[in-house]
Amino acid sequence: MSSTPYAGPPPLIVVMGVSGSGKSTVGAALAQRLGVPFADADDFHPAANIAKMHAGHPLDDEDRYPWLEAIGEWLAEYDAEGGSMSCSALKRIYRDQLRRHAPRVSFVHLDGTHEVIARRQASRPGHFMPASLLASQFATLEALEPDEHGVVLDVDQSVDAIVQQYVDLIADPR
Ligand SMILES: Nc1ncnc2c1ncn2[C@@H]1O[C@H](COP(=O)(O)OP(=O)(O)OP(=O)(O)O)[C@@H](O)[C@H]1O
Ligand SMILES: O=C(O)[C@H](O)[C@@H](O)[C@H](O)[C@H](O)CO
Repeated sequence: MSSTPYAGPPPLIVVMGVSGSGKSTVGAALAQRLGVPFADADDFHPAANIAKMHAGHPLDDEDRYPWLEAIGEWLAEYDAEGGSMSCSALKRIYRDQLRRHAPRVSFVHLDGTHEVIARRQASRPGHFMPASLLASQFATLEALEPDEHGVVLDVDQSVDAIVQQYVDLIADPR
């Protein structure tokens, strides 16, 4: 199992989805399996964004714009080397913004029901994101469109199974 599980250039992925869908957990696990660097978009938020969410207010497009620019710059920096970034990327325009920096980026949407994700959020007390914002995350979410490069994976399975499903998909893209 020492060889890389892909042919061609190292994958450059954004693991996307609503808060609590497992982006940080799966993004890091995928980075390890693919042998590429990992970064968490939560670490790119200006302090004002964190404070706003912590106070129970959803971010708007204006709040997200500079944050997405910073994430796009990271993707551009790791374009050749490959990388795994966990970032909500909820709207098509946000993904378009990231693609302007790194056109080959591929999205891995961690998809799940409100029920499953709310349960997971409830079991990680102390996170800055209040569970009350989950409804707004779902309301903002726009699914990947057919012309967008990416895959959708069901979160209601183990992290290992999600990683394996992704590796199988890139080995045998349909
Ligand atoms: N496939 C899984 N099975 C069981 N638990 C999981 C799975 N994926 C993630 N978790 C757990 O669910 C919780 C949320 O995961 P995580 O923090 O990775 O989500 P996130 O999408 O990065 O959230 P946020 O965007 O709010 O930071 C964590 O407690 C994590 O350990
Ligand atoms: O676009 C957004 O609203 C943000 O990315 C949020 O989703 C949080 O940063 C993150 O997911 C932490 O819970």
